[in-house]
Amino acid sequence: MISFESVSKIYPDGTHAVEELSLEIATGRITVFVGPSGCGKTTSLRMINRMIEPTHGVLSIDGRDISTVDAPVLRRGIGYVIQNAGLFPHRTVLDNVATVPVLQGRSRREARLAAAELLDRVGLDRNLAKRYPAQLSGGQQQRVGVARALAADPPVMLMDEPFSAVDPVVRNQLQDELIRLQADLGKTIVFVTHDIDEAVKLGDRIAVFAVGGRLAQYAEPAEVLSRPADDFVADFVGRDRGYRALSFVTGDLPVRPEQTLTLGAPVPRGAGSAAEGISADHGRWILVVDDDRRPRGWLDCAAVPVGHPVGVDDLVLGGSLAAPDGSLRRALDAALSSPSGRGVAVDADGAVVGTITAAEVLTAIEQSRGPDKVTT
Ligand SMILES: Nc1ncnc2c1ncn2[C@@H]1O[C@H](COP(=O)(O)OP(=O)(O)OP(=O)(O)O)[C@@H](O)[C@H]1O
Repeated sequence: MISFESVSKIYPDGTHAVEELSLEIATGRITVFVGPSGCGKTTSLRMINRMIEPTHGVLSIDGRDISTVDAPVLRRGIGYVIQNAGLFPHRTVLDNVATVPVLQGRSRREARLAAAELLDRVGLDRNLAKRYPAQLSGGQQQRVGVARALAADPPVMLMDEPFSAVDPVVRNQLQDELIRLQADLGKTIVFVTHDIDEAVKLGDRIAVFAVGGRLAQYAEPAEVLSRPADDFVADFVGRDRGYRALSFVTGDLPVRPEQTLTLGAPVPRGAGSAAEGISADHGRWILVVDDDRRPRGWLDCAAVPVGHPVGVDDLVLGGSLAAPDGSLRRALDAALSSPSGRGVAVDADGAVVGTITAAEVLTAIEQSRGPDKVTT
């Protein structure tokens, strides 16, 4: 556990960057520091590895006051990842990752072997190992940055806006991979971002900082969204927090059985759905599945003749064809982004269970609100 006890940082010019910060960071979890620019997130993060010394207060790791530990010794157990990766420009990808283990006394050969494995782990093609950082995309550089921080196998990882400089699609992938890595490795990760969506997605707990280095709220993401501690947090979290909070609300989705057509089969006469609550426009779409009943796409029956063998090129992919994780936000999104107006629910093997319309998800949302309802 990392513990801040009444920690303050006043810079020599008098700036109060962090004010009396007290918080405990759980081992093996992802804790996110989030807040607007200049509110002391980076300063707080860097006090954990003593890149910045506190003015007052005590910071300890597993009960040991870190001011009593030599900074280089302390840093051996703490990986550090920053925006734009901060890679050594004149070293290859592989040597960037192998640097710290070599400094720690491992042979170059051994360190390079371990580095190659780490590249796999962070989803980087080994063919890139001999390139230099400038020959990589921003997302690839960030992956190298993460691999490099993991190379010394530190129990703690500090990550300062590591994904801010990449485009939203790559950013999403990097976030997913971090969650996957964390599930595998169980590191204690402290992650700084100014993006509340990123904080909510990654954090087991999130600390919302206000200007002046004040900790405004420290709680699980669902609680920050549903019960902001004060007006500052409510404002920072934003207007559509009610919708975002749906990510954490799961409910029994009343899915309806859906008629399906197997890929390659001829389109039958009268295909489509005439079920209650489905408009004629939506009813002309039929769900096409593969031999294992996994959804492949939607077929517009009005666009193909009866008897036509359905092929992949005939299909329209809706955002609905993702495995639902049970969150009502995913279900609503699936229904809204499907050409048929129906989101597809699948089982653990990815086979179709049934479908649900946006109106039905809204009913499920209403039912799930109960006394703990999300205020907007
Ligand atoms: N070396 C320094 N000397 C004086 N003031 C500093 C120094 N470093 C940071 N500050 C100030 O301390 C405050 C907190 O900065 P910090 O970088 O910790 O914030 P942050 O929340 O990480 O911001 P950002 O999201 O913009 O990186 C800011 O007002 C900043 O200007």
